[in-house]
Amino acid sequence: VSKIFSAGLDITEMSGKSNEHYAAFWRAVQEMWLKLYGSNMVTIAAINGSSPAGGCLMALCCDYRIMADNPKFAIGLNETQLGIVAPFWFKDTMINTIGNRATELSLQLGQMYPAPEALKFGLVDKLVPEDKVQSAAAAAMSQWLSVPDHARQLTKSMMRKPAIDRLVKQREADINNFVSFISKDSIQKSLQIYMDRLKQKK
Ligand SMILES: CCCCC/C=C\CCCC/C=C/C(=O)SCCNC(=O)CCNC(=O)[C@H](O)C(C)(C)COP(=O)(O)OP(=O)(O)OC[C@H]1O[C@@H](n2cnc3c(N)ncnc32)[C@H](O)[C@@H]1OP(=O)(O)O
Repeated sequence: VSKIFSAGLDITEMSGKSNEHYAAFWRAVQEMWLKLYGSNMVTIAAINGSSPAGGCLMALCCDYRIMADNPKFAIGLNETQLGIVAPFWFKDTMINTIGNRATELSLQLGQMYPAPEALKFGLVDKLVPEDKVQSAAAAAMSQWLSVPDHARQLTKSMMRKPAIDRLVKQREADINNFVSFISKDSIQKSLQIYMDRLKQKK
């Protein structure tokens, strides 16, 4: 979709559903992260628009991020703005990209960074004009693919394995945490208010 890289997780999947539904949904989200963050392939994010929360997470899972140079497009883990909390593995992915202090600021404030600020923060690696995002991503891909694969893969795994192992070990507990958190009346109310606000802004 033009102007949106990803709107993040589908909020309708996290509201007004059964606990079984929430558990299956969260397992699928975990699976997406484990596959993408743990992939031994080269992954380049061509960020052609806004990228809140789960959308930012997907971009952060990639090896390199190229974003359209338009201050109207913003990226960040904005969960607190919805009244929800970025899980520890979202937090770990961000720390591994921009460091501890910048992550703490970002997460507590639920900050969305317009493209130029995202570059300053190290949340993205490069800005290019909107119509050059795909070609810049293809050029970056060629550069990354020119590195001997086994050496690049082992290096990637060395950097990411501790975060991945942490989720793998705590997977069921993380699902239980998510279900008990998201099914709380107060959290459901926050999500409803956020969705109503999204619709009103039209
Ligand atoms: C301590 C223990 C912790 C345990 C864990 C607990 C909690 C788990 C945390 C879960 C992590 C969550 C991650 C997420 O990704 S949450 C989703 C975050 N996403 C957003 O905040 C995006 C909100 N949307 C926007 O900002 C904008 O819609 C936009 C993506 C920038 C696009 O803007 P625009 O082009 O102006 O379109 P509209 O705003 O008009 O939206 C079009 C319709 O799409 C609906 N919409 C938008 N985003 C979502 C979404 N994420 N999910 C579901 N639906 C969405 C929007 O309401 C409009 O619908 P309508 O046409 O029916 O009115």
